[in-house]
Amino acid sequence: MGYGEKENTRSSAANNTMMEIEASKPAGNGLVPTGLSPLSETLWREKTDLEFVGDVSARLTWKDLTVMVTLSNGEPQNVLEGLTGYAEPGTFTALMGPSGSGKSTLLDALSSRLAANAFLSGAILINGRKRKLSFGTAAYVTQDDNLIGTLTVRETISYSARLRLPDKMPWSEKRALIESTIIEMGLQDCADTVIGNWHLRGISGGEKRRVSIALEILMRPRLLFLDEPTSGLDSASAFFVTQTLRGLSRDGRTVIASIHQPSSEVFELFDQLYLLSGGKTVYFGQASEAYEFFAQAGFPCPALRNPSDHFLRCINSDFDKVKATLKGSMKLRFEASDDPLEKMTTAEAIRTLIDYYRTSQYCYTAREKVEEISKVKGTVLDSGGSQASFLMQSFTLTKRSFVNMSRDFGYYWLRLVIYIVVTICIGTIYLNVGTSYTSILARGSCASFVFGFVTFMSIGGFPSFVEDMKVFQRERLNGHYGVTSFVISNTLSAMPFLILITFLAGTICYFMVRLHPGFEHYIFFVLCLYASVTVVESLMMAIASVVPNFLMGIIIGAGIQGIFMLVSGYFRLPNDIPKPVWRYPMSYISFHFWALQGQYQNDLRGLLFDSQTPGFKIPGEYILEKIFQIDVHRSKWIDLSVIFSMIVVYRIIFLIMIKINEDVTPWVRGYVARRRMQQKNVSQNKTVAPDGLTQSPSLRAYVATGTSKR
Ligand SMILES: Nc1ncnc2c1ncn2[C@@H]1O[C@H](COP(=O)(O)OP(=O)(O)OP(=O)(O)O)[C@@H](O)[C@H]1O
Repeated sequence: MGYGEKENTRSSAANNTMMEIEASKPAGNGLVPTGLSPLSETLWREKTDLEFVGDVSARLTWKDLTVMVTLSNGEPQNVLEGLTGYAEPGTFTALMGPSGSGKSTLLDALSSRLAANAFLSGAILINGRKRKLSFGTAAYVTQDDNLIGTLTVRETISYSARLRLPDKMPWSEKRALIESTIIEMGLQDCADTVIGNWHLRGISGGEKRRVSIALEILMRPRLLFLDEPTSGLDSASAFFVTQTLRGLSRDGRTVIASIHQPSSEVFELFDQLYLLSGGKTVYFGQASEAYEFFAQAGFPCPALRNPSDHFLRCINSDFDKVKATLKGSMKLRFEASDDPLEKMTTAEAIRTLIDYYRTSQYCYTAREKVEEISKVKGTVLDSGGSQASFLMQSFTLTKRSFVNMSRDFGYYWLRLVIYIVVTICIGTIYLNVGTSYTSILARGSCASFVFGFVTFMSIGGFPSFVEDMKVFQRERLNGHYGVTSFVISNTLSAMPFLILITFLAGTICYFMVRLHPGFEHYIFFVLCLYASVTVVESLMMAIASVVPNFLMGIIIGAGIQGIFMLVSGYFRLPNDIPKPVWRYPMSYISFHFWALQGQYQNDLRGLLFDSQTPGFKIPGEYILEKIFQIDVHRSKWIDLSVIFSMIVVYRIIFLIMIKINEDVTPWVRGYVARRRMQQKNVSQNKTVAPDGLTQSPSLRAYVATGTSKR
């Protein structure tokens, strides 16, 4: 399998874009990590499959870019309209605009992450070429900092380095790269502090942002997208982050970030400014010239006002609503002011600015520059995702997950305590259950409680697992590793904890209740408990892949287990369970059913119980067959192996669900959305192309006659 064909992420979005990745040759510009030995540098270049003969910089252009989304009622809506711009290596481009103006959508479009219901038209070129962008080629820092709370900053970056850097690169060199990244992001002071989670005080919000950025710049991506990297930071942290991004761009990278309400110091750090309002370009050009542009358009920035505040004030139509609300009380002030914005609505100001920009020298220059850059063609770049082997990825993920589980009190330790407490309670209630006539029912209910409720408690790990899934999704989208490595690592890392919990709890219960004596019976009981708890974990994992919300996940998981318990053969005897649906197939799908079948045999077979007739003993086999309606011809070990195979099945379901979510669902949703839009447009006598965009009238006949041809 070639480097580019690795199990790299392809998100929903990739299906909708026409993007191509590409790089031109020539001149090293900081994309190869600095400080590597000649061997490592050669390895790096070999593994990345790039021709580092020279320039590997990314020149990004977008021309007449339009993004249309279909809303839930089937209505199409333009989110971006005819945007044209470019981003060059060595520059830092800031996207600014009011909330909802389309900044994130533009970043998503450029990085091939558009939602499935979004359709893109126009041309996005990297180094003059079109091709589908696979994740990992460009790094994307999202708004949320999904990090593992129990790891320190240094550990977080180290694990990420091991997950992605080539196996053959010596550790000393990986460490040098990690340390240089820590220094680059100014994280030295908090390098050994934990990130922090709900019960662990960790680094600040600004530091978390910097860690998220550090993780993406570790591989020295040629293109770096950031969605609001400074949101929620104080002015000093925002300045630091922006300064760092500017520094990164100076290494030859192309950096594009959306920024909300920057301070004047931060604004001065931008090279290029892309101002958006309602999905349209208000201004694109050098940030330093925006002041002049607004003045020329008739909206000069008043003295003593922060220019970026002024620009956003001019293009935020929400001010119209604010003005309308305040109209009565603020009337005098509005009338007395010389500010043009007080004499017209913001909607009018936006229209004026957009029209002015379209006919201005700025727009003309931008279009000329886009044409010029687009003409320079380079070689096609492969994905820049992980360069580590599958084994290295699986090993590193297992280790990282194990460390996290061992440090997070809420993951397994809390459950261990609860399990011990609950099993001591069970042991006390069924203490030395014996072989009296009433113990028959007691043994049955004890097994039912252990395999019903005690395994049910495993659901408590779901919130921690949802957090893991968030980290997984972020890393997966950036091409850090594949789904299979994640599933293997999660299974292996959880194993020691589950063994510890179930063996401790099982041992307490077994010896206090004094279930069937004998080592084989003891081992079966704890193995059955282990298998059942692991099935619940695997089931919850499969649920998390479909329902990422932890409250919904817990409710669904609890509901499924409740149904499983009902058909386990305890609450209704197996032969009495209604045959269609509940007996076949539900009881056979329920792991509780197999656990009880196995444990009843394990506990009762070979024992003699008192009867109500003095001197007459009831053999365990009779009870199994006649009272509990157990199939005594099937070995209890077969029951156990069915539970173990359920673990494998649920893990495979998890893997398939993720693959479906990534590959099939977006395609289906996109297809359905396109169909709905086509139907809507046909009914309105308009024609829509397969990419969802209205085409020229000459094509109307095609759709009207039912053909899908463009
Ligand atoms: N997939 C989608 N489906 C429906 N509407 C969408 C979709 N993507 C974006 N939009 C809409 O497009 C508009 C622009 O959204 P976007 O998130 O790009 O804005 P933004 O400028 O990044 O906002 P903010 O600064 O608040 O994050 C919003 O009104 C949003 O609701």
